[in-house]
Amino acid sequence: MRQKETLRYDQTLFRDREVFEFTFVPDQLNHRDAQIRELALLARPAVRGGSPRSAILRGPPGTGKTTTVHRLFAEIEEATQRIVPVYVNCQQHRTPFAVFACIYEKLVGYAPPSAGRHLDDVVGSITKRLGDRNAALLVCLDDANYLHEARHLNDLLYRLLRLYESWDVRKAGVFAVLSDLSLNLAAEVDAQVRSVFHPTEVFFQPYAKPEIREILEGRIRQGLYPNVVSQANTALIAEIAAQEQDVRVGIDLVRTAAERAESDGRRTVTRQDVMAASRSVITPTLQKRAADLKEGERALLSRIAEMARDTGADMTSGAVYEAVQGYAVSSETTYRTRLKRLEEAGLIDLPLRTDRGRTREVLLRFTPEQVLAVCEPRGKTGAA
Ligand SMILES: Nc1ncnc2c1ncn2[C@@H]1O[C@H](COP(=O)(O)OP(=O)(O)OP(=O)(O)O)[C@@H](O)[C@H]1O
Repeated sequence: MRQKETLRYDQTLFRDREVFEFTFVPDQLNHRDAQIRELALLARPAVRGGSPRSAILRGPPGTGKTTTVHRLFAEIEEATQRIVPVYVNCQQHRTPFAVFACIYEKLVGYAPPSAGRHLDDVVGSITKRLGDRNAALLVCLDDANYLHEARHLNDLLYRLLRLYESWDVRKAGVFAVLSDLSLNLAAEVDAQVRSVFHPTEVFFQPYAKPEIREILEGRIRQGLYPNVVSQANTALIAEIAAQEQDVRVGIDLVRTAAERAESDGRRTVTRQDVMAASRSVITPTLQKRAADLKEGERALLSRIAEMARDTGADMTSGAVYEAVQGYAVSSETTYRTRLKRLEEAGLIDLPLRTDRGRTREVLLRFTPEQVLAVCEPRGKTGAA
């Protein structure tokens, strides 16, 4: 037994890789109690023979919307037969037929034959089974904006929410998940749908840094062997993810950094693993951050990227200053201000080098090539 454990540990840093898959639903879903409670209250009338109410779950990416629904649906399935919860990923299922096929599959156990099958037949089979079971339907439309963009949302909601009118079954409820903060679904649908679609808005705020750290610690405990990621590196990952306002970024970073250490045959994740992972994981963010920079700041960033690309070595802030003097900055004060600004924008890291007094290193959070691609060097135009 002992030998087997040692062998496993030698082969991999991962105790359980699934813990890093996005379909993984943690037992401990911390910080989302209020949302789960609110959604459970909306579903509850169906347990007593009424109709589940609808909701719009809204929040930026990586705020736990999907996971919260999965957790609630698992609890509903355990607790009652009177609600049939069905999760549908609308990025994959963008038509009413595709969505109803998911519902059919959940109820029947296999997908409906698509060839030659009319949507009304599928809906008919679904309502018959719901009627036989005397159960209500609760459908989660994750990423519902895809249905909206494909102009199918209205038709789908109409069929789902007015099921009860043409068939002798209880009503259905819809939980529509949206990461688009501005899309007003309730206003986009036709009057016929609006009269039956009164969703409660349930908000998911981005996690704060301590919350992200706690979630990451839980994930690391479950997915990796002990001591693979130090507390300091967990804190660094939490910090990067908090800047992204997306816990998923943190989870991806842990996995990517551990895979990097593993492929090098090491047993622990280093700070360099984290930084390398951070460079490979995030790019749309880089674009957005670079776009927000002022001209002079972008010129400095671009020069730092050129140096990193050309030297490939660690750079101190003093060495960078020497290289940019009179080029991207006119004075040391301007240089320090811009460097700080690049750090605040999450583009560089300025760790203190303990072996060299108060010297700071300048580390890019992205690859030099990525940075140069979005910065386009502008010569001396950035000089102060
Ligand atoms: N409170 C939490 N506890 C543990 N893990 C969490 C928590 N919240 C989110 N996660 C994890 O973070 C990742 C992203 O969460 P999720 O997919 O639920 O976010 P989302 O808001 O639906 O994002 P998107 O809008 O991009 O689909 C998942 O791996 C999920 O398991």
